[in-house]
Amino acid sequence: MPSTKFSFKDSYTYLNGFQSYHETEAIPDTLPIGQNSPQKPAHGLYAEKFSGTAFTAPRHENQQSWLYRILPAAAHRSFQPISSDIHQPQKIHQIPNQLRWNPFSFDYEVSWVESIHRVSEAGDPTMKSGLAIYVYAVGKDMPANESFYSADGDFLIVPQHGVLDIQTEMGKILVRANEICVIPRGVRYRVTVPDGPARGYICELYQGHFQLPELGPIGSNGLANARDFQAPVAYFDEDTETEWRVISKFNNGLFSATQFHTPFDVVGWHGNYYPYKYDLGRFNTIGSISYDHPDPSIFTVLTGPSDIAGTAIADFVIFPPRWLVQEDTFRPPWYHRNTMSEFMGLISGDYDAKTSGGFHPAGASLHNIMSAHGPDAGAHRGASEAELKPTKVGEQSMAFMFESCLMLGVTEWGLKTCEKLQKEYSEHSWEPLKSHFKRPIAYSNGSR
Ligand SMILES: O=C(O)Cc1cc(O)ccc1O
Ligand SMILES: [Fe+2]
Repeated sequence: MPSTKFSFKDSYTYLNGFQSYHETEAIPDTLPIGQNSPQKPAHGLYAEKFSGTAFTAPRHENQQSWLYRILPAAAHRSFQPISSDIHQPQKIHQIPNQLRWNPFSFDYEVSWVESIHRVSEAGDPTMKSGLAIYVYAVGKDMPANESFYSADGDFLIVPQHGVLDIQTEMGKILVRANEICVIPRGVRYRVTVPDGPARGYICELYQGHFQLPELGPIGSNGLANARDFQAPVAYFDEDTETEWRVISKFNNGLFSATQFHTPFDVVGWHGNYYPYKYDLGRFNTIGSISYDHPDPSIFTVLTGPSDIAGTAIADFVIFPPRWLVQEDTFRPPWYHRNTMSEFMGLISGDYDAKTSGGFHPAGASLHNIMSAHGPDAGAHRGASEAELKPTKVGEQSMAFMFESCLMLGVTEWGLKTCEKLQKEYSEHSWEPLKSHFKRPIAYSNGSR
């Protein structure tokens, strides 16, 4: 069971801060002083600019880093398309039904790249618009000399089981269940699974980058605090002989290029475009201490904004362990219909809106635009009759939601191939709800 409270350190070293400007060098005096591109960078390195936003993006949105490396990323042969059963265009189905999936299976046979199955999508990576949602189930380390990057978007990785040891160009990150990590567009990395099979979810943001949500009247601290986001320190290998493969995810297809040096040769870097991790156990959960159930936006960890203020392409929202104290209140989520789409997953434990079974760790649900949903009959019964004393919910559990303003389509894999879609989710959840309506006498049939 993952720890849902504060957390532990792992053996790697990190730099703390969200969107901070970091500097890190694995050998002293690697980074140039007072300039970015000297005629001869230190130690015989090459300088390389790595842009995560347009050069001309406004200063407060601009994201880039400078990498000082043994050989530039450009030193590779041409990319050739490679065929993949899963990384290819898929028919996308837009469905108004409430959908729910049984836990996705482990797969002991595949490494990272072939472990990533697209379940849901809206938009188009060629237009840098929208997002995709994947589940991964990985059983093996990536081959020794293989690296991967996505040109399509930023990967927000939400492990549900196991450990991912991720060597990136900018350093090493270890990420476990109940932690998340973001690998921005373009960062090359290699994933190994030191603790055996791993499984989880990914939201790929085709447009923009994840940000911390505004805090408004909450004030200057709370929810996910900036200092708890951790970027890797520079780490490099020296290898200018071995044959390496760089796999590119480009418009949801795969391409492979050969090069004769490691991609992990960055001796130092500085900037604000880098991969990072965050431990969900550090989330400062805020809620109602009087009455009523607040909107789940109060649990937003990261938001990937659209061009419309307050409206996300992807919000990443969690439902951590918390105290419920509201008086005269139906405490679970209300019944609702939403102009946003809600894709949910469960990392561990259970979820207070679903007590009749069916929403399990490693499973998922999708309530699309205006698809009506809410507590199932069991949860409704329990919550309407419960004594309203202070109660801790979600002890040892962690549910999450990717919430999007876009209509989320479901892939053939999600609908059929994975064989996890539940047949009677809606019938089981909401058909058993009974009417409790009692017509007041003054309004009895015939009198009005
Ligand atoms: O549908 C869900 O379970 C997610 C959700 C949770 C909540 O507390 C309020 C609204 C909402 O959509
Ligand atoms: Fe909802």
